[in-house]
Amino acid sequence: MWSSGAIALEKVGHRAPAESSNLTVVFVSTGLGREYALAFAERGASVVVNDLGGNAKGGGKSSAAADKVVEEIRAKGGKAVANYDSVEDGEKLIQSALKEFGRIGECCVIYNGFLFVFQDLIHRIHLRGSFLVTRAAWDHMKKQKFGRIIMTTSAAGIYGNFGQSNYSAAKLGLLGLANTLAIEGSKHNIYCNTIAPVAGSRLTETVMPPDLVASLKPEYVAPLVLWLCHEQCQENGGLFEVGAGWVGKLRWERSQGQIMRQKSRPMTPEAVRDQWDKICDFTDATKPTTIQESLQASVSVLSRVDAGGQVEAPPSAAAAAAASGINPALAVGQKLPVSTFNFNHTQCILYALGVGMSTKDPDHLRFLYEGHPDFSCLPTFGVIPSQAAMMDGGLASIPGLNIDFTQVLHGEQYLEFYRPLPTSGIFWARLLPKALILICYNQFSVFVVGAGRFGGTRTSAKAKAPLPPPKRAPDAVVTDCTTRDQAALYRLSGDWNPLHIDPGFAAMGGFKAPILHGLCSFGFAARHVLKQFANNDPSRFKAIKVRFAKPVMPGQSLQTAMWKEGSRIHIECKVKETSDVVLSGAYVDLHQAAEASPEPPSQGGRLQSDLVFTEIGRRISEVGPELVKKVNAVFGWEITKEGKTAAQWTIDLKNGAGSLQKGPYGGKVDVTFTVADEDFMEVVQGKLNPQKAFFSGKLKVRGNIMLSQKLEVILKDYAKL
Ligand SMILES: CCCCCCC[C@@H](O)CC(=O)SCCNC(=O)CCNC(=O)[C@H](O)C(C)(C)COP(=O)(O)OP(=O)(O)OC[C@H]1O[C@@H](n2cnc3c(N)ncnc32)[C@H](O)[C@@H]1OP(=O)(O)O
Repeated sequence: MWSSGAIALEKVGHRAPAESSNLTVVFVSTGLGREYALAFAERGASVVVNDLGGNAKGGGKSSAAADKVVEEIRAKGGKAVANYDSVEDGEKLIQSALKEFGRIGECCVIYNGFLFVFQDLIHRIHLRGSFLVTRAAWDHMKKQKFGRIIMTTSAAGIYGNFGQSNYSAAKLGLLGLANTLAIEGSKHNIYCNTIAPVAGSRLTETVMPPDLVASLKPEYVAPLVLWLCHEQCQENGGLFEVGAGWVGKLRWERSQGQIMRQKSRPMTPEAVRDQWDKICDFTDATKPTTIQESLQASVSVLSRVDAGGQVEAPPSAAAAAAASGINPALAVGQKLPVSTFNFNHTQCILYALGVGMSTKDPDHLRFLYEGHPDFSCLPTFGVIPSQAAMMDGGLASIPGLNIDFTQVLHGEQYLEFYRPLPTSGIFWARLLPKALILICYNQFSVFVVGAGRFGGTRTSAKAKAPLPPPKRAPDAVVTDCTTRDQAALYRLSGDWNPLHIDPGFAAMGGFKAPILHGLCSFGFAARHVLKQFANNDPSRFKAIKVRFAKPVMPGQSLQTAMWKEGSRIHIECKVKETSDVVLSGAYVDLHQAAEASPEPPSQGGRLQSDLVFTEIGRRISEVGPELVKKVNAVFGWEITKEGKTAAQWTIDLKNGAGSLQKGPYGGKVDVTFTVADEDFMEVVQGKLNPQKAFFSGKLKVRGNIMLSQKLEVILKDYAKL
């Protein structure tokens, strides 16, 4: 009779013996293997008891060990057969199971399937034997859509042990084999785990004192194996130490590490030596669990080094919080480091091209040509600085957040403006507090497909909800084509995620080809609304929300349906070729035309108050009379002693037009030129000829008259002058 110990596991799902058609192949020694064989047979499994009957040194061969266990099982009414083949003949082992218990597909594996437990056999064939037997069983498992594999490694393999080099190598090799089997098997419901047991057995009795061997009983290991083989157990790819009635799980840990290479400088051994403490510092260590997570660190280093930017390892959230004055306790609530984002008209134009703007459409020129009288930045460019903050070390630096980046999909996006975007400037981006939000506010939600199972609330009350469109025909529908290279172009705005360009990476994420950035389709839909309902006036844009419902492939056509409900424009965007809804629950909130531009942009753009020019004049007069003379000569200004320009400026804030009332040639002109600070100073100091500056593109002029008359100066960052 079986002991009542069997009941517990039956309760958690093992089938009762009469219903069971498990097939268990057990490589048996008199220790652990016997224990497994008895335990599984007790629960109705059909057991192949395999043992070459070798001794601890791998010598000898006898059928006695296997026969004894088979007898024991049969005496208690269980099903077992002995097998004496080497594991190198894995196929024979499977065949003996088939012969004894019938055709696997029909009688053995219909409900539960296979179970393999590898136990010590002969050291030199640990690895190969495990591989061969698994390979022989693999297709049967796949057919049955069920399989559980347990590899047995050893502390000697995990940690090393004096005098056991060959054994250690074979044993840790098993872990590598198990890790890959776990990945390959998972979609077929074949799970593979590894255990490192400490138990008294025929093999350990020669190296452990007898009383220790006696107390480390095999029955303290078998329950773990039974649970890992259970149909309800979802553990896959795990490594466990087990013994003396205790079970613990092991995992890899990786230090934050240190980047020692800079774009223009080679990496040297001296740099490695000097940073050794940082390399080995496990503060805020991460715990990568997949090869993608491992690779992601290198990919992010490459982009950071190539960008010529920061070469330190990303600061931990806590460190960054401390450095930025945020209470480190809040960092536990996943505050991101502060990040700065510098941009000018180049980024604005690149972004506009990335979201499908084209010179084919005359309306688009104001977003594509910095010399256009109404040159503006598309409002949805507002996502770029905060996305850069998230991508560039932001997400990766959150302690304890391990993400497989092949599985990251953008879920939703909300963007709200506090003032219109300038066409150049510096953004400081970080998560809340709200008081810091001066220009715009972004809310991202990201899906990590297949991560799940961490419980907790499914959403946050702070998340802006998607809103369904009204149930009536749309007021407008715009169809627009993305190009085959849309993602290749869009990524230049800063989302370097390989998912959008690298076929191999996309395949790891389960896609047939690289997919379009969610924020690219978002940009398409937003500008459809901008044109249709806001006359392409970016200052009318108040907020936008979208949910990314399905991926878009570059080259597909987007069809944006729009419903106007007061100042809210509901949007639904479909892929024309498939009719799949790709943006759902989306809407744009617009300012009424009259309430647009509540205040002018503080820097850049074309709205500059005459204060700016007075300030420039003051600074120039501070430098000295020589400079004043040169400026007056070059620009036709008359800088007074007080630093005021004699030219009279009027600025029409409402229409955004600056005009010179009285210039050296008199009369009213309406021109703009833009020049970077340093180039401006070169011009006024006579070092740079304005004509040359003009033709080299350093000085950009709007208008069509002589340079000396063009005197609305827009400085990139006049505060620095
Ligand atoms: C880090 C910086 C910024 C982040 C940028 C990220 C980096 C970028 O480079 C990555 C990208 O741009 S990826 C491209 C854009 N995104 C996509 O293509 C995703 C498209 N969406 C999908 O495939 C599915 O909706 C999918 C797979 C997301 C979900 O589909 P299903 O699993 O089938 O879900 P379903 O059964 O329909 O619903 C389950 C619950 O989830 C809610 N839900 C569905 N889609 C959602 C979405 N997009 N966002 C938020 N919630 C969503 C459903 O409402 C449902 O919830 P509940 O059960 O509570 O009702």
